[in-house]
Amino acid sequence: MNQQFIRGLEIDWNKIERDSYLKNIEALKGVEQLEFETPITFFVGENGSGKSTLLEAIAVVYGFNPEGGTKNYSFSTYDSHSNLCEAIRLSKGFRQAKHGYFLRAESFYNVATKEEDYADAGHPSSRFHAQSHGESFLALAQQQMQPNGIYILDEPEAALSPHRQLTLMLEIHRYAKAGAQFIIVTHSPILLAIPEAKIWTFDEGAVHTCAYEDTSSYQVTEMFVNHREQLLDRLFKE
Ligand SMILES: Nc1ncnc2c1ncn2[C@@H]1O[C@H](COP(=O)(O)OP(=O)(O)OP(=O)(O)O)[C@@H](O)[C@H]1O
Repeated sequence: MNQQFIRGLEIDWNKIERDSYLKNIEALKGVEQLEFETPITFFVGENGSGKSTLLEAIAVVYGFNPEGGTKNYSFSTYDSHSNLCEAIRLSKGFRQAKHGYFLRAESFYNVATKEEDYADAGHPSSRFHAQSHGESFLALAQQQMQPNGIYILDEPEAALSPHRQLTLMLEIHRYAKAGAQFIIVTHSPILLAIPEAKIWTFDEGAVHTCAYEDTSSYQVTEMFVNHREQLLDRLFKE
């Protein structure tokens, strides 16, 4: 039985205007429904294939601020989220998430600033701006994760060294085992390797599941690491 907080989604494309750019995103426009059966779901695919658009819409429909944070964050520094949230219906599970966080690499700076504004004597600031980008990003992820929470993460690897990606991978795996749910957009072959995760790729013009070894994140990295000299020879000759 599907025990996830967000068990799946449906998109009613009739609710999106005919000339919306959303209808031109090749992989996305074919999505009518998706099911999230496992505690960890990954969205992968080429730049511009629609992963963040779908992730953001899921987060907004679930009640998160489009720029990220917990459900209590309500600031807005720019209004750029798409109308996809108006067409998505989430199928929610019978369990209630005790905690949640929408983490986006691209607006982390704004969220870190807001975290200082929201701090008070009872909830002192973690002063993320006083740490390096990677240190603060991992610290935030570690502070926020709890068993029975839901975490929507957009490219959480962006600021992280390979070492810290391994740390994040272990944390995600640990909390997923303890009952948390993660939906993650990533290009990281390290994070993608988390056992038992389900991977949806936005490549080849349709959103479909794929094996770890079939992701381009894995294939390009594997080719580069194992055949670096031949690859560079070929690329620089072209
Ligand atoms: N406001 C907008 N107007 C027109 N097109 C847009 C707008 N916002 C996003 N797009 C387009 O929608 C497409 C999907 O963007 P999205 O950010 O979802 O891609 P992505 O798969 O997350 O890419 P990346 O891996 O680079 O983060 C892109 O081609 C982008 O240019």
